Amino acid sequence: MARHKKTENYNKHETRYFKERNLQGNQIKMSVQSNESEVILTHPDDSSCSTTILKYGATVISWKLKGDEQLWLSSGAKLDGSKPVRGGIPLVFPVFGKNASDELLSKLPQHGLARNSTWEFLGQTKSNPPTVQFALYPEIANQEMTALWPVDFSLILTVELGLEHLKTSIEVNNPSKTDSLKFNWLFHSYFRIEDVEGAFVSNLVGMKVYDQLLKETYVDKHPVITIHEEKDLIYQNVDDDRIIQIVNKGVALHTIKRINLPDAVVWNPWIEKSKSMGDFEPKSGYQHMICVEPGHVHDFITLEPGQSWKAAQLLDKTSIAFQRVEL
Ligand SMILES: O=P(O)(O)OC[C@H]1O[C@@H](O)[C@H](O)[C@@H](O)[C@@H]1O
Repeated sequence: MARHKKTENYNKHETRYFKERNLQGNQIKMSVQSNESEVILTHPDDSSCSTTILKYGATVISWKLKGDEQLWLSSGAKLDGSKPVRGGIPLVFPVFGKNASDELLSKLPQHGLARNSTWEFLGQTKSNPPTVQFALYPEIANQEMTALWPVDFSLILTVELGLEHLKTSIEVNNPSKTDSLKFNWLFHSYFRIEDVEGAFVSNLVGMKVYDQLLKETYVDKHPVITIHEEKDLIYQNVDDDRIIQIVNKGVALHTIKRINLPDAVVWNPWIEKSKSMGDFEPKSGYQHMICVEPGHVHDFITLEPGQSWKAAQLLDKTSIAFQRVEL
């Protein structure tokens, strides 16, 4: 039995169209299409703005603004539910990376179970900007993994497509009457860029960072982060008002805003790591992508029975912004 009320009746064997009406009541362009495996949102005021969400992992696999793809998706990504998607915006829950210390979380694979589970499509909640919701809870999550982590939880993901933004919001609820819920959350966003070596990530200067490759924590004093080798950096407790940007040739290509997400991972696998990932294609793809991943990963969030937690990632087109820093 679904725990979440669907906002529209939805027959999973049919493609269903949700139509917009203009002021005269005439039916106009459809903004949400759903089929068995994916949901596609198209902006009613500009059909060149769209996003596609795979029900497997509730993974955003495409986001187009004025027809330009914003996200990087491996050409070798599996979209058939056989493994998490390499690219787009996979969702990381309840654990970031591979946990070694927690009795239950350590049994889960790297990055948890949300990206390995097929989510329930709840329907459309707003017509403009088109907004949809997905849910995940133990009864429908990947059963091999819930057997390893027998914990009650309920997740609602909201995806909103603006004319100039994509907002992904998460609500985590602890429905248990007796047990607490301990978790990490992360939006593992893969951004598309023309040439990673010509780009930089801004506005993280002065932040404490854990370098996963060096296994060291330090304060990053670099004014910007450039990528000329493998990088795997976890910035911790980044000030709420820091707007992280991916800048290329003097233009802010991507702006990443975090709501209740204190951490940000910056990752590029570079040459050798890309070769070791079977689903990372083409192998030269590391030159055209960078992951900037807002999350809560440097420690765990704990929800007591009945409590909930909300956070969001907002991707938009803010012009270049260098923020003043007191070091
Ligand atoms: O190969 P996965 O499980 O999708 O992980 C990709 C990368 O995800 C990043 O978030 C981690 O910081 C990296 O350490 C990891 O390699």
